[in-house]
Amino acid sequence: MNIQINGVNKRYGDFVALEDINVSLPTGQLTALLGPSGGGKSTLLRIIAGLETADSGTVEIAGTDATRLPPQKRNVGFVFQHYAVFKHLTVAKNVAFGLEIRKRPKAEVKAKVAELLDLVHLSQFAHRLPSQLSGGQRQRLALARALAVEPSVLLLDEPFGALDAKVRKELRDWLRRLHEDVHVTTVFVTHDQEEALEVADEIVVINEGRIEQIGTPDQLYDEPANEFVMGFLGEVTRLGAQRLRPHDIELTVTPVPGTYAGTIVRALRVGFEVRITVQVEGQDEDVLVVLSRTNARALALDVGTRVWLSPAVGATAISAGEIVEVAAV
Ligand SMILES: Nc1ncnc2c1ncn2[C@@H]1O[C@H](COP(=O)(O)OP(=O)(O)OP(=O)(O)O)[C@@H](O)[C@H]1O
Repeated sequence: MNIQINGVNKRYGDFVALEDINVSLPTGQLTALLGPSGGGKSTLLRIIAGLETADSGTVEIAGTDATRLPPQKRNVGFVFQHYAVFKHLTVAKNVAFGLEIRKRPKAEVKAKVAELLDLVHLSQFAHRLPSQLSGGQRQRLALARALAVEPSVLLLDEPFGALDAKVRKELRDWLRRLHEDVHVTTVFVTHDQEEALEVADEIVVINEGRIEQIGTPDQLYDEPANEFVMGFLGEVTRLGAQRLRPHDIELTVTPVPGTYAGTIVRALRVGFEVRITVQVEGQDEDVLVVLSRTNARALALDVGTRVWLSPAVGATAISAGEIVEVAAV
């Protein structure tokens, strides 16, 4: 079911939480609302859910004006960070709950619960209590519960927020695969750019109550609309008058005319990449260059090595406050 948000504004007293928000989310799409804390992501999600009302503007779900509909009439399922599962009910009973209050036939409930537990890989824990599950398993339970009533829209507010990095990564992959299987229109809130880039079909970048950019992960990364989006979606370092991504800097160990000469002051290996800090002559701020390990090893880079830096041709850069593409000289 598609979601259409038109001209939504929301204030809390004098504070503008959302200003003129217009977004169109096609059926079956997995969308991330991404932005810094306090930017208005959760407020927008709550307005879509019907848990909050906009001061002006409209929300359409599946072509119907839902602006004044209560949450239970919107056919949306939601999962919030501090998920509420019933502590005294088993995993299976938690998933069955929404179906039982809708008075679905017993056999249907049983089949549906089995199918959902299989989907979220919790079948072997059906008879456990939520307190006997790990944090990641509880999140998957919360998702199974939300999916049980077959919502046309699934809304997730920082669904993996409270979990450690490894579990978050597993759940991300799992959410992506689940979405490929079930294809329910999904909107999730995150302040983690990596999570958004990895999972979403489309990202809506929200900052200070306004939309900065809407696009696919590639579009936002390769063609950021402005300095804010570029900085928020990845690291940015300064080389001369340009600011660009650390992996978009070419590094040589032999002098090249017209490039920036400097000395390596730090080299840090992080997984498959090497993060190199270079003190460039005539520039106060150090430059960060990211290379693959193979590359760094081939160049025999170490602290004290003399290097020459230049922006890679075709790289996205910020020059005099404008987003530009680095041209060949
Ligand atoms: N009920 C409320 N009353 C007053 N101010 C509110 C209320 N709810 C939210 N706000 C304010 O509106 C702004 C946007 O909040 P919101 O929760 O939408 O941000 P967010 O982008 O989701 O941030 P976070 O990632 O920290 O959850 C914040 O500055 C917040 O303090």
